[in-house]
Amino acid sequence: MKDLLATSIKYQHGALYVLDQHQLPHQEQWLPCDSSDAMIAMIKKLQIRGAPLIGIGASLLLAHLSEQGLTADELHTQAERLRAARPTAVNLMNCIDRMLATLENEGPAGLSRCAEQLFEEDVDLCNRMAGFGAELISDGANILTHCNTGSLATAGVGTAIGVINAVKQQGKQLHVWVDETRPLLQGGRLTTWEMARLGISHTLICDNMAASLMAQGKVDVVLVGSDRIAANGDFANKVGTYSLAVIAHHHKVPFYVVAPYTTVDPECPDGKAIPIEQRSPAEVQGVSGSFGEVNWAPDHTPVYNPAFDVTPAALVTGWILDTGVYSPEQIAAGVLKTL
Ligand SMILES: CSC[C@H]1O[C@H](OP(=O)(O)O)[C@H](O)[C@@H]1O
Repeated sequence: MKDLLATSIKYQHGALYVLDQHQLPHQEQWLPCDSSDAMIAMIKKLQIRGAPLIGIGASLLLAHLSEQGLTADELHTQAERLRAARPTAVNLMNCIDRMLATLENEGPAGLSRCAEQLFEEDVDLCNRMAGFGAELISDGANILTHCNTGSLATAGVGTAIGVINAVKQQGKQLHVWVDETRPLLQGGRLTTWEMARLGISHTLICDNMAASLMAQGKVDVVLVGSDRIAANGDFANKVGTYSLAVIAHHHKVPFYVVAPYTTVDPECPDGKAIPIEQRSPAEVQGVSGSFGEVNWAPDHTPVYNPAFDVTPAALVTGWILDTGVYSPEQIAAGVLKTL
């Protein structure tokens, strides 16, 4: 497989490396990844994260194993294990299914090219979403975003953050309100890191501050990513997205979801059918990262920790995909089944 270099993953001189996002922003540490066990552990610990990126990471690892000489049966077994690493982001299943189809049709020798295509396709998809989305954003816009959806979640510039970067590239003035995104602080740790690298004006807020910002008229538009979009336009995204959508609807703030077609699941009829990952209580009882670990809740405090929630299509102003921007009417007419 040829060298493939991105912000948060790289395949170089025949070896795969993952930028450890658990250590960001204070430490930039590349981790070698040469086995399914290692990739699965990294995905579960969100050392590699983001719907598109986990699909690409798993595919690159599988291609690497094919170049290590695993048999078709051995590769099939590892593919199924990788496919089950996290349940919500459908990009993981879509990517692995494309790799499995290639394995079936071309044997192990076809996997490297398929993984390269998935990587390069995602870079292109990000650019397309960015172009369509930036056209919607006016000069001087105050944008609010949730979680992290940039080059730490994709092989390219990102989904919602890709749009934000394109707005800046077009020379428009903008400011970004960054939800810290409890419990794992993807916004506070990762989006702030990306905004600084991109030179984009931003302000970090706690998630519970978004409502009063909108009440003050300080948010012009909300842009979020997604982990799975159902056929009716309902979508799963980082927990806290649904409450943002409700608040935006109440305050008549436009609310857009930005995602590539690899995040669309036409076999999933609606949001109720999207599997939601439940995560460890420790993530809510305290916090951990490159700064160490602290627990503020009493030991054994019961916790509810869904990694995602579902936003109904009725609360969405538009779906910014790599093929264009879709209205609620187009979504209701079933366009997602035709992509
Ligand atoms: C473009 S990434 C989409 C999605 O992935 C993130 O989840 P996680 O950090 O748990 O991997 C978040 O929901 C992003 O919006």
